[in-house]
Amino acid sequence: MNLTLPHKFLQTFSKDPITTAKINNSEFLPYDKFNSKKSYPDLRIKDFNLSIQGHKILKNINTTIPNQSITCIIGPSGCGKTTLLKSINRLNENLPNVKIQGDILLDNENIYGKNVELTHLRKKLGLLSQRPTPLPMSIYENITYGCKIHGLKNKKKLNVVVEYYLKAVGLWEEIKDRLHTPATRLSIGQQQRLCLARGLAVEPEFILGDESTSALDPISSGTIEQLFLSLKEEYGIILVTHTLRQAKRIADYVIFMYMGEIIEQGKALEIFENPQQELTQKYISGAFS
Ligand SMILES: Nc1ncnc2c1ncn2[C@@H]1O[C@H](COP(=O)(O)OP(=O)(O)OP(=O)(O)O)[C@@H](O)[C@H]1O
Repeated sequence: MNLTLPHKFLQTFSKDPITTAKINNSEFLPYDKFNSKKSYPDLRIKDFNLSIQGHKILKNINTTIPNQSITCIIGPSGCGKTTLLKSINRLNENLPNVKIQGDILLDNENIYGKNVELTHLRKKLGLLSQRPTPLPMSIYENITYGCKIHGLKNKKKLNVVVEYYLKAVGLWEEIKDRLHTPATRLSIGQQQRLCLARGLAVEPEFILGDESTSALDPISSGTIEQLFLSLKEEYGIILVTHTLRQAKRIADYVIFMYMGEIIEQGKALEIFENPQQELTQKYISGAFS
């Protein structure tokens, strides 16, 4: 049975005839959703505040982050970039004396809603940390771990998923002969690409990157940047970055933060070339960092 591939992503990465044939064959389809139209929900943050021990860390954050684009969160050290990113993945709520107010909406559902299951939420919002965090298991198991949690058990389908996403991050040719060796034996750059593949394998809506290239050598960092540029066809990408040059290279949208507040946000070209706020102008011109 021939199926029309709904995702540009699939079309982009399924150039290999064997993979394409496998994916076009329903027996091998990793997920039912490969056979349905993918939606691209925006992420909306409304009146969001976070304080720790009475200390206001995020103040009245309001923004809409579009899907199918790269949004970079920039600002000086300590301004709340990482706290905001972690809030999107509900990673702050168990900190001692934390108080959170406001809504973060994905698919019109408040991710802080009472009935939201964290496993389900984190499937939609994949986090790529600063340093690669491979699980202490094989390369193959790193990719299949999340899929199994989300109910994919069929070995043939898992094989397709592993090959497919390792190809998507450009790792397949490098490591296809050692899929069952420990992931920790990969180079740091390879580990980061593996972690990206692991996140993609559960088909998130957004990829959240916290300085995801800062621990990498320039070549690996460039590879990850290129991947983000390809992946934005199919995912929303939100990146915290210290590197203005990186934001200029890849951002479609920019959020500039200072002392827990959003000072200015908008299209990257406009923010970089014609910032409206004095603080933004100073930060972008390098007057402070
Ligand atoms: N667990 C915590 N307990 C207390 N204060 C915290 C905690 N986590 C973050 N903060 C404080 O919140 C503020 C924002 O920190 P955050 O890490 O979000 O900033 P950032 O902009 O990502 O900084 P950097 O660029 O240096 O990584 C800082 O003043 C930090 O000290």
